[in-house]
Amino acid sequence: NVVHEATGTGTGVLGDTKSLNTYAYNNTYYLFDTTKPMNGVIETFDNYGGQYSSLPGYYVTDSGNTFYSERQKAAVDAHYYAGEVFDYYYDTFNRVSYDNNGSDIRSTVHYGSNYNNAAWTGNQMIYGDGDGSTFTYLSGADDIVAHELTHAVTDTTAGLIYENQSGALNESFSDVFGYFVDSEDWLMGEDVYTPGVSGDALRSLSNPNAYNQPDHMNEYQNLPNTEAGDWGGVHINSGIPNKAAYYTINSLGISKAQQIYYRALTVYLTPSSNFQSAKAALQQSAQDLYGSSAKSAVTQAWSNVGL
Ligand SMILES: O=C(O)[C@H](CCc1ccccc1)CC1(C(=O)N[C@@H](Cc2c[nH]c3ccccc23)C(=O)O)CCCC1
Ligand SMILES: [Ca+2]
Ligand SMILES: [Zn+2]
Repeated sequence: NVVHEATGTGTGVLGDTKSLNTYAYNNTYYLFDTTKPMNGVIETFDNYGGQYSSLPGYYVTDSGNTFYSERQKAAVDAHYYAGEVFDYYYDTFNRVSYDNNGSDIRSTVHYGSNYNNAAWTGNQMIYGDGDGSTFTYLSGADDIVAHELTHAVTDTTAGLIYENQSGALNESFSDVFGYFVDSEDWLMGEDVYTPGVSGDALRSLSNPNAYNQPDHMNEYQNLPNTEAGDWGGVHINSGIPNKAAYYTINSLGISKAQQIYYRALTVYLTPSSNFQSAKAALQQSAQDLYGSSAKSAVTQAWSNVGL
């Protein structure tokens, strides 16, 4: 049984055709991408809503290397976009996988039952199907895939504690790198959110208020550090650093902003960093990389949001 790399094709969640890095073994093809450096593989699973197994579930395979079925759409995009995010971090920052050590990137689709969410579990990505009204298959949005994989980057670098201000920063960095990967709009999750409604999204970096997020410190929501309180509102208060990122990107441009954000995340931020120390980390990163004019752009961005 010859074992070797192959190139397949698939239909994504939005009906688009894309080529896939697959692996041929025993006369079938696996969503198993071995083309990346340092032997890190990108592998995609289906756990059938947990009916037959917990995580990760079963490899997604196809005997013809043609992943065109309805059920395969979520896996096609989870696999393809994981590869796209790997390439983004490698090409932009020379980072090899989320831990810069070539770790395998594992995704499971069809997680749960009509599950309107996605997550980085600490070991892998999981994607729900959505209920078809609030969401469709969540792996169909490259900004969501980038958001989840950036949680893994954050966990292996700054380690921002997932509660209160450090948690809102954790959230914001995932949204901001989601923007850097999907920079055609300022929206998060728009490709899979409310499939029956066009133009809306889960969040907006340019206008957090549009989706009930604060965009200024005077709107900071003091919520309980409980699951019901979204751990102190990490998905709510992220609107404030998200808006600061919007201002920073508008004044410096994406190519400088992404290097400043990456340097802050990997060099200066720590698990307990709060908004004030994030401003300082970004100011310092801007100064280090591009000098005082870049630093003052960061200063202005954060003062616009009340910091
Ligand atoms: O990665 C994250 O921060 C979110 C992870 C949520 C989660 C946490 C712990 C266990 C399971 C799931 C998932 C995403 C998120 O922002 N979820 C928000 C918004 C949301 C999505 N689906 C929902 C359903 C109900 C309520 C809120 C939501 C949340 O969980 O708050 C990120 C991009 C898209 C989905
Ligand atoms: Ca987007
Ligand atoms: Zn998140």
